[in-house]
Amino acid sequence: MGWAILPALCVLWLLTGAAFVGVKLGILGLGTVGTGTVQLLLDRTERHPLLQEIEILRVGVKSVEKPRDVQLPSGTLSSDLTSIVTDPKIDIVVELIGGLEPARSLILQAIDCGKHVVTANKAVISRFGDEILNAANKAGVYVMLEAAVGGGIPVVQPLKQSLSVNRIQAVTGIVNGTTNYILTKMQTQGSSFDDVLSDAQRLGYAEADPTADVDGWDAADKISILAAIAFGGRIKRDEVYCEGIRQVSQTDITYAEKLGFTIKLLAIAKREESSPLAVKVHPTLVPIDHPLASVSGVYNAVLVEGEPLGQVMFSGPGAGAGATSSAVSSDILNLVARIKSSPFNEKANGKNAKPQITCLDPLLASAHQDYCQIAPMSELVTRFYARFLTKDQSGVIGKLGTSFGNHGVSLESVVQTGFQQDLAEIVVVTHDVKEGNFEQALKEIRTLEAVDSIPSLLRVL
Ligand SMILES: NC(=O)C1=CN([C@@H]2O[C@H](COP(=O)(O)OP(=O)(O)OC[C@H]3O[C@@H](n4cnc5c(N)ncnc54)[C@H](OP(=O)(O)O)[C@@H]3O)[C@@H](O)[C@H]2O)C=CC1
Ligand SMILES: N[C@@H](CC=O)C(=O)O
Ligand code: NA
Repeated sequence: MGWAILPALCVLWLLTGAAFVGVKLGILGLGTVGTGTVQLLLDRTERHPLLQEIEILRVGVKSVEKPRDVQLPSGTLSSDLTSIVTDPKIDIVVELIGGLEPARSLILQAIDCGKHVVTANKAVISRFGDEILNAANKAGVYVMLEAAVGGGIPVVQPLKQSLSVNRIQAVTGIVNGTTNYILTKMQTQGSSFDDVLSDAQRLGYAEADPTADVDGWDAADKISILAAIAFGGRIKRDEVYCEGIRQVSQTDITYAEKLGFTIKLLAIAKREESSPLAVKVHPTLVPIDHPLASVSGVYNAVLVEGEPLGQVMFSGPGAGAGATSSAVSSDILNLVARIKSSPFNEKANGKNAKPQITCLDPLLASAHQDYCQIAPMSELVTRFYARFLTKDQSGVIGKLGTSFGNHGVSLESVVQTGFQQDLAEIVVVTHDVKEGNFEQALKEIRTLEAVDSIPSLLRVL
């Protein structure tokens, strides 16, 4: 069996004559994910035996006095995070504090001190990935980030390794657990947005500032990271189009259902032949028979389309302590395995001797340097769902049709079922249309005397 190789490795280490004393971790953050990770690493029964090689040496927090759900030896906790990332005894820094600063500076300091880094922080990687990954390559260390996308779902490593020979055409994902949880509860239980958001916060799914979830920024961070890996070029985060779920109403959910769709916050990275990449996040009407339509609650899913493989979908819990700590710990274990199978640093001796990774594995490190060109939204082609409130007059539908027709927008369906006070409600689904043309048609429609307002505009997959 797989474990049989371990005694052989131990013999190898003994033969080198050096006394290896395990891999030492400095963990930054003991909140939802930090606590889950410490609990998992300490509860080793029936898990991989390499866990026994790990020692949690120090843990950095904001408040040392705060009561904790894990017991650690006294002196382990510290609020001096700089002293952790520069501690010569520490081999791997696990960054689980979140946010941009001090996370960015601490990661860079750790790399500068020759430490490998594991992080769950998509915000910092999507914005400062260039700086961080270049520094890591220069220092000969790894930055592992499986937990940063899709929580517990293995998706970063599979894209980097198992799917690396494929030409990727599209990556389409539900990558934010909080918003998928909110949309699912609104859909299945008719719950209110605010109540469900509090639930998601209580369950540890939401970011410290849940605006990042609700307004789509977290999903945009994640699709930037996935697109960079899938399409082999870095992504400028501020070029990613991002729309959240605040405008999704119970009315739209009901109309979508009647039309055979469910509403999901999708993160999409797609290349049409040799044109620039589309990278975007927006609420989307997904046909009920599409594989992503049935992904509900805190579950995430990432659908990858490539050549020659075709479609493959990864799905599982996308947030929460258990799922995320599984991804963080598997990155740690991956590094432990690599450290332990590396030759000892010949310059060190005695009890300070440590195995040293001498050459980075190109399937694990980030090799690409160039930026992907991102297509402007106005050039992209999609279907739209639009809900209009109009005066209850004859011929309104005809006027809408004419304005759409004037700009080359053809309609797949038009329904008028309801009224809001004395205004008629008309819902339109278009065929594929260039976003720029659709915008022009809307501009004309807004000038129509019969049109009161356009309460919602959503894209359709
Ligand atoms: N929650 C989830 O489901 C998932 C989270 N992530 C990512 O994991 C990371 C951590 O998230 P989560 O565990 O939910 O966050 P929490 O807010 O629960 O925990 C943050 C921890 O970091 C510590 N911390 C924060 N800022 C500082 C600082 N300036 N100095 C020292 N310590 C600090 C806090 O200390 P103290 O305890 O003293 O306040 C706390 O222990 C984030 O990057 C998040 O995006 C990724 C996937 C899923
Ligand atoms: N807030 C995030 C946590 C995981 O990345 C989410 O809800 O998905
Ligand atoms: Na993951």
